[in-house]
Amino acid sequence: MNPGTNGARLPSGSRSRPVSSSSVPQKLVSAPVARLEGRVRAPGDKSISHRALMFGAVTVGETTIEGLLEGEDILSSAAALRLLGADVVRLGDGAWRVRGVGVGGFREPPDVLDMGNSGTSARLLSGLIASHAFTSFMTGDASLRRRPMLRVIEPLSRMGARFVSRDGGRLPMAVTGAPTMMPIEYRLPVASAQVKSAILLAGLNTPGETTVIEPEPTRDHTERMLEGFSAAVRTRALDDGARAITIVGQPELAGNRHIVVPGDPSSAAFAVVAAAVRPGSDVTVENVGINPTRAGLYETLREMGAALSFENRRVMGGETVADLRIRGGALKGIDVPPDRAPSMIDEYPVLAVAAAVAEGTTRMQGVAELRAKESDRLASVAAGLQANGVRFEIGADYLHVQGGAVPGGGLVATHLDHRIAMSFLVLGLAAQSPVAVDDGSPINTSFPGFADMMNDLGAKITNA
Ligand SMILES: O=C(O)C1=C[C@@H](OP(=O)(O)O)[C@@H](O)[C@H](O)C1
Ligand SMILES: C=C(OP(=O)(O)O)C(=O)O
Repeated sequence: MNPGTNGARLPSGSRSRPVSSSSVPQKLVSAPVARLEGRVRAPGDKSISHRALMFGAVTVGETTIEGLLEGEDILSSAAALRLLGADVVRLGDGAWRVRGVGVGGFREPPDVLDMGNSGTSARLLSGLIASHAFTSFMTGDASLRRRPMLRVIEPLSRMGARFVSRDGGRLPMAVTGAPTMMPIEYRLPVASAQVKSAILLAGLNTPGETTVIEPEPTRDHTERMLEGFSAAVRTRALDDGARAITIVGQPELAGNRHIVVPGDPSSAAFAVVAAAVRPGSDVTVENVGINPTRAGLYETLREMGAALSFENRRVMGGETVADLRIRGGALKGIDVPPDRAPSMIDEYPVLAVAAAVAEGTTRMQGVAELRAKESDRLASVAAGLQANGVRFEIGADYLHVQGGAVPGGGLVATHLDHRIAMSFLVLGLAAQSPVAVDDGSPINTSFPGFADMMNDLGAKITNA
């Protein structure tokens, strides 16, 4: 059986998808290889794909999308938007069409909104439905049901929506929207593009101006794409270095847009790190988004000594993309500045793999937010390093990894976390003995075809 395609489910027509918790665990193993070589294309950007579907759904008219990521997280958003009344149709490979209902036009969903494994779906959709005067019920898989929702419940409640959740603000929860929302000015207590986006999306259907202040810049795809739909969004720098993003509530978004989704830098990261840690490798990942709010890993790898170049830079649908060429060689450990975290928040697990192979110690600081992802990523990474003979030191908000020769040979628990699965499969190709992961099925949430792509480059990832 081919591990890259097994388990990837594509939607047909308007059927809603089965819950992802029914996925069958799939043990995978990655064997050491000498070098990687070739040109590949990263799958569509997950953040941009969610937004393309959601913003298309609140537009009057037709949005067409090219290069949409067809991972399970995006299918969760698509299924929820259908339940809310949007017409979301897959036309072909990565080509989708959304006929929207207009701002404020959702209907009461006839079933529970199952967000599967996807925090982005849960939080952004909470913002979108908060301004609709009906009650929705939202849940997710065992991983998502552990993740914090108070961070959106709190600001959206201030705007007028009501929530009933499990203890500590966990899913499942019921959301009752307010027919007329109140605009707020809200300073983000954690650097989170999901929270920022939830508030801005609620603000879209709120009279007046809603402002989010972010102390550190987070990914700005929401702002860019809303502007592409002619929404009135302003960003200004504040004296203390923070930035304020203001949206003006409005009755309609301009329709009939065509969105081209660039490749996902967070997915490209796996091939890039894999090549970086195998001397003699020469890999190009084409068509990768290099928006500066996403590119922190690439800056970090360069500081570690990686031979990485951005070729053929161009602008695609408001986002800069490039072909990333990486040649393998020696890496050295560095201190990763904490203020870089938002621009590489999903890349720390695979950075830890590069750090395990590099010479010296890599210190990742100010990364407590990793504990709120699909798994507690600091703990999951630490356990995976431990199982494979890599030395490290862990604290509440830091991880220091001691690099060198990696014994490997371990079995890593992925805890329903796609990035833990993919990162440790990358470690296997640079270790002395194969590395196994107990369950690779979550990879389908963000990167169906991961194993095929890696194997095309020379990796040896197989079913165990
Ligand atoms: O807005 C987005 O699309 C995302 C924001 C980040 O989450 P946070 O906002 O919780 O940091 C990131 O980890 C996630 O993969 C996608
Ligand atoms: C954290 C992630 O996604 P989400 O929050 O959407 O589940 C991720 O993809 O690493």
